[in-house]
Amino acid sequence: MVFEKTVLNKALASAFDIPIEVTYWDGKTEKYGEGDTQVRITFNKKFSFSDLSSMPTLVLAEAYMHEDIEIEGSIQELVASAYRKADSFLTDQSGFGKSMMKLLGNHSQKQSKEDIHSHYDIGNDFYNKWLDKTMTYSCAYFENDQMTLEEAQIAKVHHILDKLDSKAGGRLLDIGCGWGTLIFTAAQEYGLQAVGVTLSEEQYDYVVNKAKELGLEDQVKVYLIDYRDLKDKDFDYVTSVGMFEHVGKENLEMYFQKVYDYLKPNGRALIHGITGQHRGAGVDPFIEKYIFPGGYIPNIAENVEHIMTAKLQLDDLEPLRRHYQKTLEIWNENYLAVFDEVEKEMGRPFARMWTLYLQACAASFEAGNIDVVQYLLTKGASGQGLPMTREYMFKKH
Ligand SMILES: C[S@@+](CC[C@H](N)C(=O)[O-])C[C@H]1O[C@@H](n2cnc3c(N)ncnc32)[C@H](O)[C@@H]1O
Repeated sequence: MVFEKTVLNKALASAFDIPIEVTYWDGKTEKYGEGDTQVRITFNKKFSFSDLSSMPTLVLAEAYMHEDIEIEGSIQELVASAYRKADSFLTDQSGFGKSMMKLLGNHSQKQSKEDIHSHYDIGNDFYNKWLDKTMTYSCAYFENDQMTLEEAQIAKVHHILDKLDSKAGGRLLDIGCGWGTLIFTAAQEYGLQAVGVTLSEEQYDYVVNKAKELGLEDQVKVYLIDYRDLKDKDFDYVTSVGMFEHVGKENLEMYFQKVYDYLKPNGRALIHGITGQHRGAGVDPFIEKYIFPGGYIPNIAENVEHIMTAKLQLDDLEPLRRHYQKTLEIWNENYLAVFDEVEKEMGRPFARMWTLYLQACAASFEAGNIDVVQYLLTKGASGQGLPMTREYMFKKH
């Protein structure tokens, strides 16, 4: 059934809390909301009602990728505006519920490897174009407004390692080490023996080469394995940054159990990742299909439940929502500066998809329906061996 213009017209009138203008496929333009138009949307074709109402973000994202929709103005502002409206039809993903069910049971080692390969092995060159020099692919930590992204990524790594109150000579495991900045910093500046695991071949090769280049082969080891298969244990410290989003709902309990198992008694962990707000959890269908297959965003309560089941003690919890919004805004700016290059190499739909992803995520943090949280955990009595107050976490570097 064709989505009648009048129905769409009515739905769009209440979908956003900013003034927008929409040009329909018949060439007619409507204005919604009072004041100066902030965003202009052009529909180049008609949409089926059933598609749009069951998975609006997926249908609209695909339409954007293939230029069936054009957006003039900030996509981030448009999406954040829809997220702020509780009754917007654009944020009703209830039709996705059924298809979610089939996703939940599939995080075997083999499937995880394929999922990670599809995202991270797009190529180091691609990420190198728009990440900062440290190739860190997680939320940065902006201690002040003047910090560059690179400085804020390094500040984040320091913040994590400082929170652990690590002592030189200790052993650290980084689960999901990415391109290795945390393990290199742990070795160089904190005197730790650092082990990283990643499922991405591109990241693994990069870390091996960089360890050689930096003369850190004795202090830094990296394994190309699933974190569940690591044989080494008795670590003083475990870190894991931007990783639990990949493990899947059914494996979250095991993930925190593994953190416990890899630690020595009285060892500490710092786990950093994205959480859903208002008990929301899950994954957006567009993100699931095109960006992070197999991804699942738990809410804070779910994580804390698993932390308790694993008998880890929660020492500290810090939400960093605004920091991730800012990180994503800078990534998108960097990305737009190389858009033409990406388009040439990967094609126009891919190039458009990636800016849509970065802006939609920034919007989601902006509107507060997702957050990013650091959990400081101890395998033993809470606070064991830590200073009595939080002041120690804020060192000057
Ligand atoms: C978002 S990236 C974060 C990388 C890095 N921690 C950072 O902050 O830049 C997620 C990382 O988790 C790794 N990963 C995901 N699932 C994994 C698994 N099952 N076993 C090992 N590593 C995994 C990926 O290979 C990638 O290195």
